Amino acid sequence: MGSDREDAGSALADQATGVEQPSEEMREIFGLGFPAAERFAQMLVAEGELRGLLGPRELPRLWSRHLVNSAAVGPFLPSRGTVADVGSGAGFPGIIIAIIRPDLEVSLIETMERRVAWLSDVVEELGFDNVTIHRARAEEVKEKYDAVTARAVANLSKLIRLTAPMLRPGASLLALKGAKADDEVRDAKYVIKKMKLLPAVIHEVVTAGDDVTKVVQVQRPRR
Ligand SMILES: C[S@@+](CC[C@H](N)C(=O)[O-])C[C@H]1O[C@@H](n2cnc3c(N)ncnc32)[C@H](O)[C@@H]1O
Repeated sequence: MGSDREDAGSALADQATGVEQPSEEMREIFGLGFPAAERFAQMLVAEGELRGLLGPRELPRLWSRHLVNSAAVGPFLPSRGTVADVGSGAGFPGIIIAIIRPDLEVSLIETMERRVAWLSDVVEELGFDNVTIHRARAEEVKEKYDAVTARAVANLSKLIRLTAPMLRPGASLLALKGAKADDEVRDAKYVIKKMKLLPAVIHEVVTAGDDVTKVVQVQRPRR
């Protein structure tokens, strides 16, 4: 991949391996959690492709597109309590939340056995004591949480149907979305109303450099 910048704000890719290296700004985003984030990135580089978690095209943008993008939910997480990440896959954003907010209890909800095995390996390697992994479909989960997160699992309407039963009063669904966020919010108006949730709010978060990530927040009223 050489040393080209993939996009504004991404760090330089390593000349020999083509793997994106974190910039100073990215290190600061993770703060004290940076060594854990770096170890997670190393695991993904070593095994991600082999275990069917990431395509080779993702390595030159591993930090900007995946680790830093996932950290964009940070400002909207509850001040304490429990968070469920639905469809964690390779660990986004659930593992990143566990790294940046070790004070929260994080549940990773993933249906695919092979991905559950990967998540278990990550949790063991990083020594988390605040993470529980559930091999389940979101629709089977009976528990309620203070927040539910998801990235690249389903369109917003479907995601709301899947996760609304998991939201305590006052809790929010935080969905990491790309350029289609506005369209998805418009399409989800009916389901939001039907499920008696508050209107969606789109937060535009500047992550690293000029990269902007959209976090869609859909909250259950407090009472
Ligand atoms: C495209 S991957 C995205 C993974 C990760 N969130 C990310 O952004 O890299 C979607 C993941 O959601 C899981 N998934 C899909 N539907 C699900 C459901 N109803 N309940 C739990 N997991 C689900 C899939 O097994 C897969 O691992």
